[in-house]
Amino acid sequence: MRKLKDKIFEVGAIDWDRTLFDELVPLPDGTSYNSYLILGSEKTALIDTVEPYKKDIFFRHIKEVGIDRIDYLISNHAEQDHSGCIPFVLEKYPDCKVVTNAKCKSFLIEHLHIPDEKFIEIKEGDTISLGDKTLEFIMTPWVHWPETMSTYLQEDKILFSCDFFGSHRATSNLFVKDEYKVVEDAKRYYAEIMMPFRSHIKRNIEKIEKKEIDIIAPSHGPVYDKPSLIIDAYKDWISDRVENKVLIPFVSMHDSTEHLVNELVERLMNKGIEVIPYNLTVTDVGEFAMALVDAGTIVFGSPYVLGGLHPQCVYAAYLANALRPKVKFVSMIGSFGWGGKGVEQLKSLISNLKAEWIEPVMVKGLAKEEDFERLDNFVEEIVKRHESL
Ligand SMILES: Cc1cc2nc3c(=O)[nH]c(=O)nc-3n(C[C@H](O)[C@H](O)[C@H](O)COP(=O)(O)O)c2cc1C
Repeated sequence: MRKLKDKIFEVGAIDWDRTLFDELVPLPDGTSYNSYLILGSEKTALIDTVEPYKKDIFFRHIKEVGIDRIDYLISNHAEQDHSGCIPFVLEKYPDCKVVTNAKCKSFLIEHLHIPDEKFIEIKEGDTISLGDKTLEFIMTPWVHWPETMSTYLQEDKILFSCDFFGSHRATSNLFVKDEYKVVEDAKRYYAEIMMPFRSHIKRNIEKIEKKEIDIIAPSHGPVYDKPSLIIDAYKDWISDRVENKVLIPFVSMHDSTEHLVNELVERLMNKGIEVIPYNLTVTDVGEFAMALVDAGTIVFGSPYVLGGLHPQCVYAAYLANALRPKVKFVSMIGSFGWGGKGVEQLKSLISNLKAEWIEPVMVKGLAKEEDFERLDNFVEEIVKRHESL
């Protein structure tokens, strides 16, 4: 159990060993499921819970606080890493009520089979009194799901923001210690699950900024005692600004595409453009997602395989399309033996991206002198377009 402030405790669980989230994103540094217990003069409230497989340590932490009742369980978000232990809390504390909005309530009924009579339904701006402490509910949809909300503890000026502003890291430090590291973690987290919802995030930030906030306590990763650190970082990520940076997610079976990629990397570097190649057979997709947050250009690299793109490139294109980064330019380079429809396939895979298309450089077999001339022109085109950034 970790003390956040007088009468406010973090009772969740640190997951030191978890290596994958959503069966999709690698967790190089583990994660935590934060749950907060607030002791008011009259009532006690718990904000969110933990992954069900962490229930023993969660209940141990609650016991360490030394309470004999929980009156309200605030559910900010129905996803199981936060809601999964609600049924166990209700079993242990039968008088406890689950406090949440109508949409989250319906999700919890569907996902966890929590009975209707266990809920107190609230809406935007409603409050619940714990005696000397007051909880106010702020709807913050799409950070992460449509039902997600934040809870503001008025007297202590703490925003319990759930996934909003969260980061994946297992650490015993309750508060941010290494600012650079936490912002990097949070950027990766934003990229993986929030990036497609930039306009919603903008509205949510405007909403929470109307409150005076001393502390932001998210449901994953460290607590911010300097809220501007993460709010300013989010404002930059959701802005239209992109960097003079080119990402090259690529795959190559017999090195012909890789040779072209290496030549492209050298040429872009010589022009002073930041460039990051991602060999898709070994790439951590979280790293790629994070770089998408502010990249100016993506150049996909793929050979033709069975008439189209290599499946690893299909995956990268699908992912980039789903994450909807604010990238401004997109293209492709690669090698082929006789012909195929890889370029057309790529175009159809990235239809969500509002990016200008740059004419690709596809070469037959291993690149020759005239192919490198085309590559030079390709680089000039990128340089020219990046001047407008
Ligand atoms: C399994 C397999 C399927 C292929 N299918 C095609 C194809 O449909 N069209 C084509 O033009 N080349 C095809 N090729 C040839 C490769 O695209 C060509 O050898 C290319 O130069 C490989 O580039 P890389 O060295 O970057 O992997 C295929 C090669 C392999 C191994």
